[in-house]
Amino acid sequence: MTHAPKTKRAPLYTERDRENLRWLWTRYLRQKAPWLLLVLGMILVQGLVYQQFLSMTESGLRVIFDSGSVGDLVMVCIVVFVLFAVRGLMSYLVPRITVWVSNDAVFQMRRDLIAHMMALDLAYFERTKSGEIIQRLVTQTQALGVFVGQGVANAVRDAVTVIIVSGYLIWKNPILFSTAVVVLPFIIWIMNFVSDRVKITQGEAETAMGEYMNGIEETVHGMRTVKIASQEGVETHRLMKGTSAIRDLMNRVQITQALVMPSIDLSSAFVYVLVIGGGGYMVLSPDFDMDGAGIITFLLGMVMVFDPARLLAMFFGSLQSNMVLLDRIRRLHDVVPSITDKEGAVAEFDTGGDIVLEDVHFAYSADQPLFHGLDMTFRGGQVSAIVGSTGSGKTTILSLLTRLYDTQGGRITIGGQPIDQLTVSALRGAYSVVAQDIVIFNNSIWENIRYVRPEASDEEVWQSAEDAEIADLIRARGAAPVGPKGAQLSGGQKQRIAIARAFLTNAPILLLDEATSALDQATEARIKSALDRLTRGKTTIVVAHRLSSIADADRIFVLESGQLVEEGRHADLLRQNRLYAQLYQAQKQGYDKK
Ligand SMILES: Nc1ncnc2c1ncn2[C@@H]1O[C@H](COP(=O)(O)OP(=O)(O)OP(=O)(O)O)[C@@H](O)[C@H]1O
Repeated sequence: MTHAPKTKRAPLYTERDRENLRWLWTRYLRQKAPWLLLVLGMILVQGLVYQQFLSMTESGLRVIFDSGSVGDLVMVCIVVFVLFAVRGLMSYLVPRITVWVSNDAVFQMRRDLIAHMMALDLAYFERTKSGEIIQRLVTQTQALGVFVGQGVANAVRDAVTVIIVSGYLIWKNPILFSTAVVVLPFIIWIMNFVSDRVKITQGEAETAMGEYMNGIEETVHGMRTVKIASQEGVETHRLMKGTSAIRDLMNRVQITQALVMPSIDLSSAFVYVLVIGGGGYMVLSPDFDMDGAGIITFLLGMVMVFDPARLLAMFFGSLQSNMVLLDRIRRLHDVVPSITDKEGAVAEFDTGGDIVLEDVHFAYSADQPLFHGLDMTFRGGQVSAIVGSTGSGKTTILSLLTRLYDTQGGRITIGGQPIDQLTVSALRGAYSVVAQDIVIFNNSIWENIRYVRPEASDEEVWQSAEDAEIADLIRARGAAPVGPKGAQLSGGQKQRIAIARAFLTNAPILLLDEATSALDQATEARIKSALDRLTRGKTTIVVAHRLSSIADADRIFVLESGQLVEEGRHADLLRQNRLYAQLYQAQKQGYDKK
């Protein structure tokens, strides 16, 4: 069980909380202000009904005690009934409106978060756990919506009841009422104590929940590895640890919140005793203008105040939890994407021009620089290959070309135009990419291919499938979905879907990152001739480990730890007898032995 350090304190209502509330109001609620005003009006009516009820009760009691007129008594009963019927109607209409307002706010909040998430840099997703993102988009927005729609509306109703009924009681008997106020400092102290604790623990609970969700995602996604490595026990333990941490934290939140009720019950008992004792004395004493009907009504009023006051106190406890949720949601909103269209970015450029890296600097993290002054030129319309040992930076070059990351120094140009002065969509639209990590959706193979160009005709999709040698599989499987993340397909089949997508996109620049690594040699040879057709007249950059597959490239670049160590044609590089020649010989021997 994790305990918050004793010194840690979360200040109540920080500047940030105020800003968050302002943000929530201006973005999602202000447009519904007329409806909220209507709700407020109805809540005021509800409060006034209570006040009128007290007043009518006092009159009714006097009728019984004093005049004894049955007719008057019936009249009082009818008015009381009508009053509560009005309150009942309001109790139906208020949640109808507030639930509609809050569900709409949740919808808009999710819509904004989804749009914002799409604009974020790839780097954000590589450092943020997916569980955290899911939590913000699913549970936190929902909980916040319920809080706004029901919690706040009920709290306003309770506050109005407390104010109106207390006002009435003060007007009736200020001395007696002031006895009730004696307990107020104690209640405020308890609420502060509880809110403070809840805020800290709720923050920890949300983090633990995010980690737990992430753990589930990782385990489910990696079930193949889990089973083969017989790690079910380890994974079970990991998830159980996550869920027991949540249990402990939620226990702490709820145990702390549970302090509220008994404290208020005790305070109310104290107040009732004071009111009965003090009020009774006032009735008995000739010095005060107080009768039996007055004291009974006063007690009734106190009962009517205490229940909403108690709920109001509970509300302040949950307010702190919801401040934490609001802050988490807002923080996702505050992440600023860096890879966006610059002002004046253009969409037109010479897609067939040379692609040039000039003095490029780049590091994924400050302590591990990868490129420091890399210069390369990929000739337009030619096939270039990048080779080098694993981790030398080959894939990173493709990521920089497509602006999945931005360079931290130097520049990259296509046809003389710096890529950061192009619109991101125009730049990315110029590439067909077959990447290492192929994303397959749980849909038919056909739909998976069409994903990259939904407007493509059926003939075009079939042609791409034929070119990538996957048409037979489409015919065999029909419209059957391929399982989550393409779980029902082999590595080679997934790769052929990716290649078919590249055929279908048919963009002017082709980036192939280990595009045929998962294929057997016969299939690779068949696809190679189709790929050759595809690359004709296009600028093609191939990343390959299997050097035999790029031997006929127009230019080969050899990378070593982020540095360009050799470049030239296959035959020239072999003649130079340096790193490339060594790698090639090593691979050749490996194949010859097989
Ligand atoms: N998203 C990332 N965040 C942090 N570091 C990364 C990230 N992607 C790659 N790296 C690191 O950057 C270096 C270059 O990686 P890159 O994927 O470009 O190599 P590669 O030459 O394509 O390797 P391989 O042949 O194994 O695919 C490696 O040291 C890798 O660990």
